[in-house]
Amino acid sequence: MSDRTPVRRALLGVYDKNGVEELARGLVNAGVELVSTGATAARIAAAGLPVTPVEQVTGFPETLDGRVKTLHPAVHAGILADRRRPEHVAQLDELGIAAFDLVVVNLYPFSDTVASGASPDECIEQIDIGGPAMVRAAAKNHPSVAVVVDPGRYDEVVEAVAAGGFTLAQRRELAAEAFRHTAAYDVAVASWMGNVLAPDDASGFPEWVGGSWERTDVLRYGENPHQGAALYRSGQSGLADAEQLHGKQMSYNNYVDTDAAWRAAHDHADPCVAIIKHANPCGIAVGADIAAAHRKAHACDPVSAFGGVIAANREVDLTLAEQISEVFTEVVVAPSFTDDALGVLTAKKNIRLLRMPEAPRLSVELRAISGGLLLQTADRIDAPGDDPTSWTLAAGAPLDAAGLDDLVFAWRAVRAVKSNAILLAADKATVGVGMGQVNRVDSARLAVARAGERATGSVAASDAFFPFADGLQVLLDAGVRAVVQPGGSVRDEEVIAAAAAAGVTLYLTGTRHFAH
Ligand SMILES: NC(=O)c1ncn([C@@H]2O[C@H](COP(=O)(O)O)[C@@H](O)[C@H]2O)c1NC=O
Repeated sequence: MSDRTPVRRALLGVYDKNGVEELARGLVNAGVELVSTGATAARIAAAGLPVTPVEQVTGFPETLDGRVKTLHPAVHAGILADRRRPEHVAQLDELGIAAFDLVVVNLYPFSDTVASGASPDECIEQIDIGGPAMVRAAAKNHPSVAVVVDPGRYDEVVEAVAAGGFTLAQRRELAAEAFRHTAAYDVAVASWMGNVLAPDDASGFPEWVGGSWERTDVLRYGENPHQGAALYRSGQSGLADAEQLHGKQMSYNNYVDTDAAWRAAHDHADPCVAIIKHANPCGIAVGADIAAAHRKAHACDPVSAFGGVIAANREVDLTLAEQISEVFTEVVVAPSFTDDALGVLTAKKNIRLLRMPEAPRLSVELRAISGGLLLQTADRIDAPGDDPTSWTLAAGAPLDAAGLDDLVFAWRAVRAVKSNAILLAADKATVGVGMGQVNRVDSARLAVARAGERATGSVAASDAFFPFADGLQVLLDAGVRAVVQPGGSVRDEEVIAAAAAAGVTLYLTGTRHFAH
């Protein structure tokens, strides 16, 4: 037996009026009686279609500048009567209220109004009250009523009505979508109230954080094959919105590494390439052009670059595409690709190509911990201590312009490395990276070992202060010519003395860039 419920009477009240005439025409052609709010009704009537204004149903004029239109028992009892219960049907009869079988509503554009920089009063006026009330009522009563909040579904609606109504499964799906819609709407309103209208204290962090993420993909697996995983997008522009131009589906680890690569490549203004494995760089470099940057980045650690993720902060051209095609690469993310570059790269079946025109602009970072969530302002590379003119020369002679450029590159690159991070660079390219060790001496040893002969004459950056002189001593013994580090250790004097004794330039930034 079919569980379709016929649609005889529909209530339409939409802010976004795109497609509403076509919807109304389809419904009228299927014999559906339409009831509608002010401007929606005017639009339908102007298309020459029969429509009953909601005022005629409520017996009450739209009032208070539209703040009260549909908030009336004749509307809400018509939506909320459970037609499976004879007593509900009888009560509607007694009251002379006709039931609705279909409710089509979309809400005032609150978030767009906030984003436009409108005044608090204008934003408040765009908090829809009657719309969510109808949507929630219809979604609750989905055994009897179908609710539609997405104009993209209008064709489906006309089809379902012509087929004899919506199935229970369809009404359940529409109800779930409707509650997601009002929940996300309320999160936006509550967040704005907490953050903008009534910030609770001087901490800058809201007392409550609500989230709204939409699933855009179910991934093959998570970090490991026995883990399930899916991708959700927040609605704010970022890597989750990148356009995949080619290749297999992105994996969980691909997303993590690509996010790290994308950020690392955008920490430099000149053409830059970052090659990432396990969220750590195996090479970052800037060059005269993007292909040159890649050659230098790849040369840092060609062994580790195998199977890496590559981010470029400029368009991928033919030369770069040819270079990349020689190395097994999981993902390439870039603002764009030339046609001939795409021709070369798409010849590789498995390489994933992502187009991401925008640079990262994260302002807050969230991290889940068991039972909670940590929020912090994003670590940017624009702190006062990131400006080399603010650095303190603590030991040795000031660097010449080229040497200082290298040291600034190393400082900007080291924040892409998981702590404890030591990074050696020459000619604005990493030559040795020591990452993720639980003491700074081992990170220094790793960076020096990876650099090999290239350590001599290179410059070094440390993401945080040297707690003892031992880590720095590893770099001095390897022949680095300059070091930049935050400073701030209780043993700074010991550390500075070691650099001075070796005749090596040491700058202090006063800013730290831990990455865990
Ligand atoms: N006040 C009410 O009773 C009310 N009922 C419906 N609305 C909204 O008014 C809009 C439709 O109105 P119109 O057809 O006049 O453009 C829809 O976005 C709907 O969600 C209302 N507006 C705000 O709360």
